[in-house]
Amino acid sequence: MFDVPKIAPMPAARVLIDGPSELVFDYAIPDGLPVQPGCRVRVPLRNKNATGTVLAVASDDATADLGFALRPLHSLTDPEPLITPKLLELAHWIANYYGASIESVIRVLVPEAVRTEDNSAKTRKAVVLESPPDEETLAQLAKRAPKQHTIITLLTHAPEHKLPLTDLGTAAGTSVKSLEKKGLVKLIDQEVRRDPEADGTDEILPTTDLKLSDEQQAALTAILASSEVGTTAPGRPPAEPENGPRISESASPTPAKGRTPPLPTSHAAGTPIKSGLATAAQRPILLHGVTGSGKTEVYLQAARKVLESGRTVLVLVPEISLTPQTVRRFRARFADIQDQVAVLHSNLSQGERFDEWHRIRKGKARIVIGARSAVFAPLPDLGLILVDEEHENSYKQDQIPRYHGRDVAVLRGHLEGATVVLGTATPSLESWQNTIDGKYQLLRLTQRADGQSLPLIRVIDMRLESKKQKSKDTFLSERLRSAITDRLEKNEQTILFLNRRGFARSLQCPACGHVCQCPHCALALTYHRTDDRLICHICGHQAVVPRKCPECRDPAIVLQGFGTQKVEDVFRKVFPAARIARIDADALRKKNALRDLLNAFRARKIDVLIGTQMIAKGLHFPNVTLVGILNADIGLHVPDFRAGERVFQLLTQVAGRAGRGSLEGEVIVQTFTPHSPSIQFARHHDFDGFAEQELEMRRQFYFPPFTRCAVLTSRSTHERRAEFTLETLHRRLKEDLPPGIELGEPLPSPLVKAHGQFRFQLMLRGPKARTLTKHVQQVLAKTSLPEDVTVVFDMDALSFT
Ligand SMILES: Nc1ncnc2c1ncn2[C@@H]1O[C@H](COP(=O)(O)OP(=O)(O)OP(=O)(O)O)[C@@H](O)[C@H]1O
Ligand SMILES: [Zn+2]
Repeated sequence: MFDVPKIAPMPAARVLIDGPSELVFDYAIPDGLPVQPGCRVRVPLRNKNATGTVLAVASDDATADLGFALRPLHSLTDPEPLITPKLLELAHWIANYYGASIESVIRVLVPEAVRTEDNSAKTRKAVVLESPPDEETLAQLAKRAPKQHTIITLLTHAPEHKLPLTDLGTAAGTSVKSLEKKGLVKLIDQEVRRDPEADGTDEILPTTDLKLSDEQQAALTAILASSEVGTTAPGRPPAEPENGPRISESASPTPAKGRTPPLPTSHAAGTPIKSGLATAAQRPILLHGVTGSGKTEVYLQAARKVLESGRTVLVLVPEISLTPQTVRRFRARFADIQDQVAVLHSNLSQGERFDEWHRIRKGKARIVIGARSAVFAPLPDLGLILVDEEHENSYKQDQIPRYHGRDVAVLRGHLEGATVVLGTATPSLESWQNTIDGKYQLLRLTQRADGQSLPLIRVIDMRLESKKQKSKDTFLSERLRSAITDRLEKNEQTILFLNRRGFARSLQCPACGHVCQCPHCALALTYHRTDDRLICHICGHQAVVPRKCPECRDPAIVLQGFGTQKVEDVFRKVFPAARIARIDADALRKKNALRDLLNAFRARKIDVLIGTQMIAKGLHFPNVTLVGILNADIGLHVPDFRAGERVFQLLTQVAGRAGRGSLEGEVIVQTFTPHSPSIQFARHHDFDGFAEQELEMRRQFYFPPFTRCAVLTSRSTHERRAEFTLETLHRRLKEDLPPGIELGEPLPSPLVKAHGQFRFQLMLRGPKARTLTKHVQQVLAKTSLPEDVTVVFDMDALSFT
């Protein structure tokens, strides 16, 4: 036995070092320094200094038997923890649940702008024109240093001949230096108030509370009753959402990597979460309100009440740029406290982000509106979290950490004692099943707020239409054509919706609508051009491509698909006098293009708006009386068990854009499969009916919400290596597979090659997310991957491409 040297015990901190390499080290805490989990610290690292975040703190006796002395950390960069204990606990939970490193989670939790010390300066570099150069110098610059010439030109036209350095582009630094040497410009530190909204948002007229309908009032009362509980009974038993995050196990910090020995840590947040039955008032709330039922009005009034009670409010929207109207309505309603409203969006500069973040943390901004990552906004005294359009896929982050914003919101609400309201006209089946199981409380708005009825939905059978028009790729039925003509005559507006989900193609017969499906999985088979085969992306079942339709023997069985551009061209020919505009990703490259287009549409300068998924969201145009859905089928036959759910959601949401004013709305749905349940239930505005039959299918085929589902993907520019890696992982996952887990076969992804990389994937299913994640993490930890292969694990995957 060795003699362990005696060392005076000292409290220690486990520190995650800033930077790309995820280093975690333990440091001793110097006497009296108030270091807590979540604090930012300066530490010695080899011969240098570094900054980092304290993940956990251990008491003196924890270091007593280490056998060596830890280096002490230097100092605190901030007197208070930047991350509250609750948020740190949330971070650990996310890391464990989604199988991500704690560093990757901290990175989204505390944005880079906040971690970088430079941004803390309330000044920023600005460039001023010192002496305007003479003609000759200018001409020389133009020839020899075009960049410098541009800068001079910009400054000449700028107010006070001054511009922030950042406005000159990222590479401007050296050019400015040369100009400074020549004595032409000067760099100064400029005091600035960075107001992210300062640039050109339209004027917003303040609004006041509307008188609520009985249903709205009942919903508001229930929400407020729930948040009341939050304020008076902090120690209440927690809710336990499932099929969202399961929060019965306490989050434990991930072990430190590298040379650090295990260190017993006091748990970040103190109290471990225990499971317990929730009472009605504490459960997350699902607000199911039909389109136009006035959910937003309920959010607004609930938010006001919670703010008045002294607590803060977080509003999550699927995507800021696609939900401009929701944001506008919040701004308008809270116009009196405009300086307490923070809108977080991806266009914020680093400096703006830094300012907003600290405004929020200090309690100056008390209502925060933002997309997914705003779920981490450091609001103190959080009272209410509103998740608008909770069914939207964009809440799932498609990069590490692959968290779901809605599920994290539910967990955060639980940790902070805040009421969580998930609002939607088309609940995700996960949330819906939670209301059936009594885990979420269900509130309903069944009527449109303006007293209008839901629009009439007509389904057009395109099989008959293509016979009538003797064309295989027709996408304008006679019915839709005459309806549009009618609207043009009456000076009413039309939205045409093109469903373009899924590049993966299914085989569909234009004569009978038959779609080739997997006999084992109830999913459309995907056509693989490379080997001319149909493949099931769940079980691997393969079939030859039929030369005739297996159903009706028609040889015309074809691959479907057409784009918005082509549709626009055709419509311009058919309706030469109409003012037509197109909204899709291509058309929106330019900054503010979406806003300008929507404004023009609102001002009735556009008759027909053609678009993709984008126009399905939250838009409200009173003069739109016709909505056409050109190809309701396409999303239906992608290799994804949620395909039917997505189509139902899309049809319902798109249809919801019609007839929102005093005029009645009509919806025309063109489809090759008019009898598919998604289309029929959407047509009858029957969410309950849809959910019932869809849940039955999910139960039968063992899909979420009755199981957890994860996808493991390997990618490489080298096809064989990607495939081989996944096969190896598959083999290892199969060895001592925990009971209850179903391991799918390794297969080429539906999107076989993307960004030059070949992709292979396998699906895992099981009753518990944690068990799944842990098993995969363990296998990954002991498998050394080839350098040119990337492996991605996606828990609760929403995308199977
Ligand atoms: N109590 C009310 N009295 C009168 N009008 C109302 C009331 N509540 C809402 N409205 C109006 O009804 C319209 C639809 O409401 P809102 O947009 O809030 O519905 P929503 O449920 O959020 O719709 P969607 O989910 O389709 O976006 C809006 O113009 C809103 O101003
Ligand atoms: Zn199958």
